[in-house]
Amino acid sequence: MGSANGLVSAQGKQPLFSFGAISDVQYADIPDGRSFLGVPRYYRHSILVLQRAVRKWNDHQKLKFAINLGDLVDGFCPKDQSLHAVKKVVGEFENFNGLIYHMIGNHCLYNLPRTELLPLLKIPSYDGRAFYDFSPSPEYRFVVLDGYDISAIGWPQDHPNTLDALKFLREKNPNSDKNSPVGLMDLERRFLMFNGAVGKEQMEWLDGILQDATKLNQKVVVCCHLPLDPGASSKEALLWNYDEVMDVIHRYNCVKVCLAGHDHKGGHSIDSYGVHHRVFEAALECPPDTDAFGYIDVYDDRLSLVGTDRMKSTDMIFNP
Ligand SMILES: Nc1ccn([C@@H]2O[C@H](COP(=O)(O)O)[C@@H](O)[C@H]2O)c(=O)n1
Ligand SMILES: O=P(O)(O)OC[C@H](O)CO
Repeated sequence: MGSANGLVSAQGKQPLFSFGAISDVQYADIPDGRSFLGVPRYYRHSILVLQRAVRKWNDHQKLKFAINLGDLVDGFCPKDQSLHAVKKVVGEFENFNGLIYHMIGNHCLYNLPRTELLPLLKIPSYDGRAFYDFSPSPEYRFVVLDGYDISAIGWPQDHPNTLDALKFLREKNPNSDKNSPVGLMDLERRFLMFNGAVGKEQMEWLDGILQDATKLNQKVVVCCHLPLDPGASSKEALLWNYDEVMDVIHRYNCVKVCLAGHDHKGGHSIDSYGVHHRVFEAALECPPDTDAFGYIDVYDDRLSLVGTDRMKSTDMIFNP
């Protein structure tokens, strides 16, 4: 486990670096509600969770950056308030004394098109795509995937990615409400409109990054709003082609941890190749005066998540 200030681990080693983490703030200036399954959602309180996270990250003083696993505003935000709400949440993140890396979630895309969203989130983009990588230290590479690359939400209606996604959903989900998993069996329950897929070009890009990281002897952390392992997530929350992405990842030995959001209850698994999957507990579902955020101490042999309150601390020790 990391120490209270993240400086020295139980093994007496200093982390290479540390970073803050939060997911699914899903802020909206609307009364509390519930998910489809009846789980309470606190749309106004979630921004207070974010404010407390930023305060704690700043107090820590040694965090190199912070990462937002997506869904910074909620789909129920009245559409005439979307821009204001996104700017308000981005503004709270920007009170952090360091770099923030955002990724997009389905709820962000319910509010704003990619053309407006990506510049606000400072996501480096070509052609509206929202995948990128960065290297906070020579030993590590972070890969941020765009899980809504092929998606029925967020692209213009006549965009080839929208058309591909709608065709895919017609083939995989016979329900008239494409967000309904009724009748879908087992892992097929992920074929829902609120999910998406990594497209061919992004897959090739990922392969190239992992080749390069292997050459440079870098360990890789893959981040995606949508979870990539059924052991860590509800079936309904998985990336449509999580299996294809994991096939690419498993061809290399450099990916040690995959981080995700979307499945609000959170989860942790270690897959059959020893890759850790940590899905973060949602800020949105924190009852008043409770929290869900954390920071991660990064070592050469592990990532140690030091969670606050509902975000469980997790030691992710790598396979040799
Ligand atoms: N088991 C489920 C989960 C969701 N839906 C549909 O998705 C919509 C969004 O779900 P939330 O959890 O964000 O409320 C919901 O309105 C349902 O249409 C579902 O059918 N079955
Ligand atoms: O964040 P939402 O509203 O898209 O909910 C996602 C579900 O929790 C996935 O099971």
